[in-house]
Amino acid sequence: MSKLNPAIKVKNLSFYYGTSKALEGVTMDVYENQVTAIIGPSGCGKSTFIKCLNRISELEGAVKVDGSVEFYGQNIYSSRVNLNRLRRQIGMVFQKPNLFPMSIYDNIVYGIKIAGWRPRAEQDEIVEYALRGAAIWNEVKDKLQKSALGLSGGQQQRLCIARALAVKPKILLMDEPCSALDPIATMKIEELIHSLRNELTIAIVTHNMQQAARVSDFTAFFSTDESRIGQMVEFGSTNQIFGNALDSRTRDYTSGRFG
Ligand SMILES: Nc1ncnc2c1ncn2[C@@H]1O[C@H](COP(=O)(O)OP(=O)(O)OP(=O)(O)O)[C@@H](O)[C@H]1O
Repeated sequence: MSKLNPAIKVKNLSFYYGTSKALEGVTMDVYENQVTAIIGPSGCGKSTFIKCLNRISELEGAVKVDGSVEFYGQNIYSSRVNLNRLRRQIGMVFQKPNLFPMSIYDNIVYGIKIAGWRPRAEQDEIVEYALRGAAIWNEVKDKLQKSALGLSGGQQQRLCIARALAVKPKILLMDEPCSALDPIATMKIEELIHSLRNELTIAIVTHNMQQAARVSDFTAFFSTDESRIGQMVEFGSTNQIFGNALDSRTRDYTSGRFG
């Protein structure tokens, strides 16, 4: 295996919603061009954690973060960080497709327009690049001006991925991207995750352990302690976490005895 390069280094990260602590002392790396799955029982802070990786968590209101998150060596919590730029470089796809009530084409160009004006020909190129990257080009190329909301749930989710890809992120965060999809649409997204890994780095929250085992290279198991505060229990290669976990809590969870 070639040397692993951390795209993100999380150090001793704690997170509070108001005065309520949701995460305690998380330290782990997210490796470049690898898929990292975040698994664990409901309420252990998986979504909170990945939302900390591009500071989307701050949109939740009065929150507080301790510790640091380095993105290629730069602490994203430094006051000098440009949040728009950060969120372009670290894109996100949510549980439910969140498209705008606009055409397929306009949904894709929305993000690139915010980043600056581009000539129409260049926009067309980016739209095709993004839709091909999200493996949906063939299905929509003849109806780019039709409403995005007329697509199936699985197509809408791939369009959300295309919209994220249009601004050429280095990292894609995915928060349970398949939880609203049927098995066939889920399989397509999983194939897409597999192929996207060549171009970018992915961190995915999933409730589905088979999915984590199928799509990821590394897995982090999160749980809560007796005071219900989320923590990272174990991080390792997906093979090790599912086949030879060191912590009994990880073994109990991955074998279905808990959670
Ligand atoms: N906006 C919020 N305000 C206050 N508390 C929140 C907020 N969002 C999440 N929490 C709390 O933070 C803790 C972690 O929630 P989070 O959604 O990150 O967990 P999760 O592991 O992703 O859960 P699930 O698997 O059910 O989606 C929970 O106790 C939750 O109630």
